[in-house]
Amino acid sequence: MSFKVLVSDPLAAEGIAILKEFCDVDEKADLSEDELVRIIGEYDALIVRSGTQVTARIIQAADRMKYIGRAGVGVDNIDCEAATRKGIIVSNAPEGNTLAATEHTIAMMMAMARNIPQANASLKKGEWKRSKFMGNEMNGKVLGVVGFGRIGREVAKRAQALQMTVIAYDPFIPAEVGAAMGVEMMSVAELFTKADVITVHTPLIPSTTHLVNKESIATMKTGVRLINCARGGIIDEAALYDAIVAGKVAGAALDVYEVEPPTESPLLKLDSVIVTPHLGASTVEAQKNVAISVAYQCIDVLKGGSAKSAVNTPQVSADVKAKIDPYALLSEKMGSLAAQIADGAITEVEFAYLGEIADLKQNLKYVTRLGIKGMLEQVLHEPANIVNAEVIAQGRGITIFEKTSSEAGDYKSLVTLSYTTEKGRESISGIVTRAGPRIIAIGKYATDIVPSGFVILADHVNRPGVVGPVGMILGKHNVNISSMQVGGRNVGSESLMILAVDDVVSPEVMKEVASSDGITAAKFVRL
Ligand SMILES: NC(=O)c1ccc[n+]([C@@H]2O[C@H](COP(=O)([O-])OP(=O)(O)OC[C@H]3O[C@@H](n4cnc5c(N)ncnc54)[C@H](O)[C@@H]3O)[C@@H](O)[C@H]2O)c1
Ligand SMILES: O=C(O)[C@H](O)COP(=O)(O)O
Repeated sequence: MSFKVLVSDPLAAEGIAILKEFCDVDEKADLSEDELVRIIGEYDALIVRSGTQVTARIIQAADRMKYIGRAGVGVDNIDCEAATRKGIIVSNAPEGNTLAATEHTIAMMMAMARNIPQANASLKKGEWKRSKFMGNEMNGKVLGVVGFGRIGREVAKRAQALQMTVIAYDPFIPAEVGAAMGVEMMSVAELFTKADVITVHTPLIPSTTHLVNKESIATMKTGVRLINCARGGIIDEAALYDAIVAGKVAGAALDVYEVEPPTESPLLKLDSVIVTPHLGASTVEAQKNVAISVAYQCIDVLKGGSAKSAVNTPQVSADVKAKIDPYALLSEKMGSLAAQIADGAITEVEFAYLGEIADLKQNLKYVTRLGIKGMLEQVLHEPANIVNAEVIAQGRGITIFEKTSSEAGDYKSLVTLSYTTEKGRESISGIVTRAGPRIIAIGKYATDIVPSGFVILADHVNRPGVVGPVGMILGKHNVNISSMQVGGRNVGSESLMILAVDDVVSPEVMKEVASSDGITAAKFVRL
């Protein structure tokens, strides 16, 4: 069966061509939410730009969907939480349109400074009003950049080439990054008081919504100019309108709006406001870049892989992928084992990464997520995957902890998964050897289990005559034992028998094993 992809906003032909080599592609723009809800169930992937609102309703109906691709940066038109709950990977193309948006910002700044749109319209009307369109030079002016990410930094470089002094605010970027570029980083309050022109380049998130508002505009220089080529809503449009009418703000250059299209906005009626219809990313080059990027990511996901710019799965840096993959497998198997041997519902899980593995830091989130996935797969009907495992676990009241330490005792690296049920806390430990992952401890017992295939774990009293009858029972039922370990220290002590078997063992046979003399509990697990 071939995969079906819906492209619901205009996507560059280069991206469509790549998709068509691997899937059936339908290009259908301007669909309503109802239309999308009706047809979305047929598709394995959806590719959008900012035009399609991918709502929870649409996602809910997307039963085959594995991937939603955003051919651009902002994923605010996609209900990522709903996609995550449904296990759908969402990714974007974060770098493809950086320069397009940067150049648009500089173009808007210069156009605003020299009244180019207004002068253009006037001359085309047959007027010749040279004195009406007196402008300002940007040379020597102070540009305040709010949000010093990809676009903010590129804007800064170009403004410096125009001989502007650039200052910036970004709470997540160290001051040294700015200093290395000759940009002074400061608080947003200070930036607002110092800048002649302010340009915003943040995502629209709670901390940036109406970051530029009535109160902050009041602290700015009279005659300040504002630019928004990022997201509508970072600047409070009502406050901007009032401040322009009051003469506090000299002008604004807007590419994005609180409501798009902004046909009802009074800002469109003001001469000193210049506008474009969300064109920041609209260059041939940028559209080609983002289309190619999401097309390849889409194919990677449909082939069962991951998306390199996924926004709702933990990211693993390319340089550690080969190292981390065996630990991810180990974690998945340990999670699966924990769910199969736990007595009662698991309420808490802790993943402890000890020794060298602890150095992999944020990459470990991926290992943890797979551990949770392994655990949930044993108890859920709905599919758990790398995307939704954590939210499903949280929804089931499972608290997840991660711990790292450089100390791993006799091992270079050791992973311990501890889980809590109403009966108490138990743990499973594993390592990665040259031959692959091994489970080296279950609770108090030392083990050496290759985590794959079928295993019987039988708690028993370590005394003569216990192991043999278990072998007899399995033999009687045609179950072949491929390997066996018994972990117990002294005669008469509690011990764990680990039997790797070639086939699934039925519950009836397991009951027989469990009631065999000396066996106190027995579980069949699939790893
Ligand atoms: N107009 C367009 O067509 C167009 C095109 C591309 C991107 N964009 C938008 O431009 C914006 C920037 O894109 P980017 O690629 O540079 O993103 P980015 O993630 O590289 O940069 C965003 C920066 O904002 C910073 N930030 C987050 N919260 C902040 C806060 N409260 N105060 C100050 N800074 C904060 C982050 O630390 C980050 O450095 C996004 O909103 C994106 O959607 C618009
Ligand atoms: O976030 C983005 O990438 C921009 O807003 C561009 O949006 P577009 O792809 O719809 O032009």
